[in-house]
Amino acid sequence: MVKAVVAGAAGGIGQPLSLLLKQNQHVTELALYDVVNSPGVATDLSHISSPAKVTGYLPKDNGLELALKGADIVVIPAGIPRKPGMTRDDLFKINAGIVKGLIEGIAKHCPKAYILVISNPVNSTVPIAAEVLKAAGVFDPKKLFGVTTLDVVRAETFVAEITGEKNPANLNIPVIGGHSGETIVPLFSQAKPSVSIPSEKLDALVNRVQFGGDEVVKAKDGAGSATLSMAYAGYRFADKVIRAAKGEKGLIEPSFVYLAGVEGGDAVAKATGTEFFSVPIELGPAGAEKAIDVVSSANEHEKKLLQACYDGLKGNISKGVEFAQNPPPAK
Ligand SMILES: NC(=O)c1ccc[n+]([C@@H]2O[C@H](COP(=O)([O-])OP(=O)(O)OC[C@H]3O[C@@H](n4cnc5c(N)ncnc54)[C@H](O)[C@@H]3O)[C@@H](O)[C@H]2O)c1
Ligand SMILES: O=C(O)C[C@H](O)C(=O)O
Repeated sequence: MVKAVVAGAAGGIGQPLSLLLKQNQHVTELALYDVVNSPGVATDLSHISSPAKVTGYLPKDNGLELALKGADIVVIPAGIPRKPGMTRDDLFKINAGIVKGLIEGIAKHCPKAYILVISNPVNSTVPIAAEVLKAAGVFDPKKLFGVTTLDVVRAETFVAEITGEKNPANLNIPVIGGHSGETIVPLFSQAKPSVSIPSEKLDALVNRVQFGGDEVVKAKDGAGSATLSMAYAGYRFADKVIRAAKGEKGLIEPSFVYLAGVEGGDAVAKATGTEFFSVPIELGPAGAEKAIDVVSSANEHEKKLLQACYDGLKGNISKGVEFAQNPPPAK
């Protein structure tokens, strides 16, 4: 029995992500929450002949509480997306408050659920979530994940275009750090199976992984950012969390976590000097069972990229913590 909740379920990511969760054979209940249109999306999905019972909720009539009660996993793609010319940090003003409100609901109604934060800027929204959970006395760092899987998916795809690998998903490439621009650091030297990137193509490849989001924002020309590839990536991560909860072993995926609360995280925090960081995480029934230190074995080129990552990331993290600890007065 698994109850999954999507918060922001009527959106560009929320709808295809909910569709993917609806076809997951482990999911027995799927609750869709949004400030608009979620009952319609739920009714539509409810006609699909898979096990999950689908329900849709709006904020009225205690909708958030009803959606969250009894949840095992909550995936959050709620919030506004970028338009051309915007950075992810430009979304902070609106999305920080949205994520804070949803996490307050989770702290109250399903504090033991795995929480997967997709809403940008992930580098700040995850620290906000941690602070809200801490203030409510229910923070379990093993269960809070910033979803950075899209960066991994992009790295697999873009590397395969260069190496000729027929199925990009066969590649395993750690992409670590945060989820914006230079805070995204692909470690091609640690790809499995190993990959050979011609040196004249390396800088452009790194840049494409770091700024892949901009490629989509530009192509969508004002109509938003990545939604379908994000739904795929968010589902890939959620499915692994669910399978690990069911006892499947050997499931590893990078995710942005609070290092001090995860086994192995202290070594990573010592190397990075940051409280939160995305590294490959071994998943298990408790959630993030182990953080794998791939930072120490980065090569010289990757170490330079990591330096730029740390600088950007620290500012993003403290911005989130500050917002959660001293929220601006409600208008
Ligand atoms: N982590 C990543 O890799 C990644 C990738 C792509 C997009 N994103 C982010 O995901 C977010 C959503 O993107 P999108 O394209 O789906 O946007 P969208 O505008 O299409 O959908 C967002 C949905 O959130 C809903 N919403 C707003 N406030 C809410 C609240 N308080 N409670 C519940 N729902 C609420 C909206 O009604 C809307 O349906 C953006 O912040 C975007 O930047 C993250
Ligand atoms: O680029 C964005 O704003 C959305 C997302 O973070 C992405 O990487 O595609």
